[in-house]
Amino acid sequence: MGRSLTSPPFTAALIPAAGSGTRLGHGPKAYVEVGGQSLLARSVAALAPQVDEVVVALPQDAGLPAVGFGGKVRAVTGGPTRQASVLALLRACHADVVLIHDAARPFLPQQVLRAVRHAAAEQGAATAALPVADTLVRENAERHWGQLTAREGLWAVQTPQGFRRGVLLEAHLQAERSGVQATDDAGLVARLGLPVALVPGDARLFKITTPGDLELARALATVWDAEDA
Ligand SMILES: Nc1ccn([C@@H]2O[C@H](COP(=O)(O)OP(=O)(O)OP(=O)(O)O)[C@@H](O)[C@H]2O)c(=O)n1
Ligand SMILES: C[C@](O)(CO)[C@H](O)COP(=O)(O)O
Repeated sequence: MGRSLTSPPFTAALIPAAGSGTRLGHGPKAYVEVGGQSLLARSVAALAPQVDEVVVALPQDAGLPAVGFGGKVRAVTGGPTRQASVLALLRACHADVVLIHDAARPFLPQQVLRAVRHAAAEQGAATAALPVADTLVRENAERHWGQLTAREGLWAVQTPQGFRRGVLLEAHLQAERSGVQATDDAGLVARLGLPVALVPGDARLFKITTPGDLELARALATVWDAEDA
């Protein structure tokens, strides 16, 4: 049976997990374990119950590790950049709404996920983000203090990011045609002149990038898993 006009939009979670984890130095990050579970398994566990399907972009020749959720989760091969991996994911799915979430952000609070999903379905594009709390300065040629940057109105962008699939695919295809590389998907959509809603994220949604982040994640996992239980 097809979906009726009143059915909720078919929603897919797309997880770019094809990075090599160079800055962390433990091999592909998605497979690194925190509190006995891989980063990928934690992201899948947060997303899978809330969506119709989960598609994961993995490094070439890599197998999908045990992440649970049976036939709801499938894998595609990612590309040489995060942007290429997300485009591969978009081409492999036909959902109405897509939620893009980095495997490298394993602690995803459910209320952030719900808020991004809602804003994306209503407004076409939305991202989790946190207002910047630190003083910001641009370095000078000697990598010393250069120019102070006002932090008012600045947000640090996180994932999940939610979009109508057609909007995000168009943004990626235009970027590909123009040779544009962006650090995230919301930036590509904003480049088309479309509005992107900023949804309050969460400090626990930090991206595991460096060995220090991994240490923090291992400490947080104990508290997170106890609350989840
Ligand atoms: N070619 C790539 C590069 C990155 N990613 C994914 O994009 C997310 C954010 O990327 P990042 O934290 O930079 O991961 P890595 O590219 O693995 O890290 P590094 O730059 O240190 O190698 C991660 O979930 C990563 O797996 C991806 O799917 N494909
Ligand atoms: C998508 C992202 O996580 C939003 O902050 C970020 O831009 C990814 O950057 P990376 O250099 O690929 O880790």
